[in-house]
Amino acid sequence: MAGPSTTRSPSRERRKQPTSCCPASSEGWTKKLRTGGARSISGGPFFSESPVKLVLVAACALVDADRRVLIAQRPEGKQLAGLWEFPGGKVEPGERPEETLIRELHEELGITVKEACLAPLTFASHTYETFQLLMPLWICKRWEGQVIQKEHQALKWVRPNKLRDYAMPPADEPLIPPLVDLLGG
Ligand SMILES: Nc1nc2c([nH]c(=O)n2[C@@H]2O[C@H](COP(=O)(O)OP(=O)(O)OP(=O)(O)O)[C@@H](O)[C@H]2O)c(=O)[nH]1
Repeated sequence: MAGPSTTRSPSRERRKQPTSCCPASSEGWTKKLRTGGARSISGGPFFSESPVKLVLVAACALVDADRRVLIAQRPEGKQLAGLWEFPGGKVEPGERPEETLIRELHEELGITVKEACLAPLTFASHTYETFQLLMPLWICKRWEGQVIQKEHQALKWVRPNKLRDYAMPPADEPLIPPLVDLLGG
């Protein structure tokens, strides 16, 4: 009878390989998932050791006829106040992210957006002190109504290659190159 094999199965070997070509910023997240580390989505169980809250935020780059992108300055009294962000907000229980975005764009800017006019572009995944942010970013070039400032301190239309002139939350930095690629400088 053959004894227990001392050679590892190929699939086990494969699991042990470090993921190559991972950008540094995603390595911590990948490693936690590989080692069964900690995550909880909206309070629900996922991998259960020392849960880190995962916050899902839907955000949008509205693009005007001059290929400028709308950024909005976070209100006083809120976390990261004064920084410039893409309009959007947290996905509420029972909402699809696209529904969140349509609701937030109406609440924050007074515009009406059809879901068919939202095109997914990229996403941000960033570890803040108290939560992990996961933020898909959509592009929108068509909407109804005039953009008005309802909840933010200020609004600005900015060329994508000028976005770095504005202080944005750290999560937003990786969103800039895809916007420059898509819209030009
Ligand atoms: N909308 C938006 N939120 C962003 C961006 N970047 C980024 O880190 N965030 C973070 O994602 C969260 C957005 O949720 P929110 O707009 O509903 O948050 P808030 O602070 O107004 O919370 P509240 O509505 O519970 O008072 C915040 O923690 C915010 O700092 C961004 O570009 N747009």
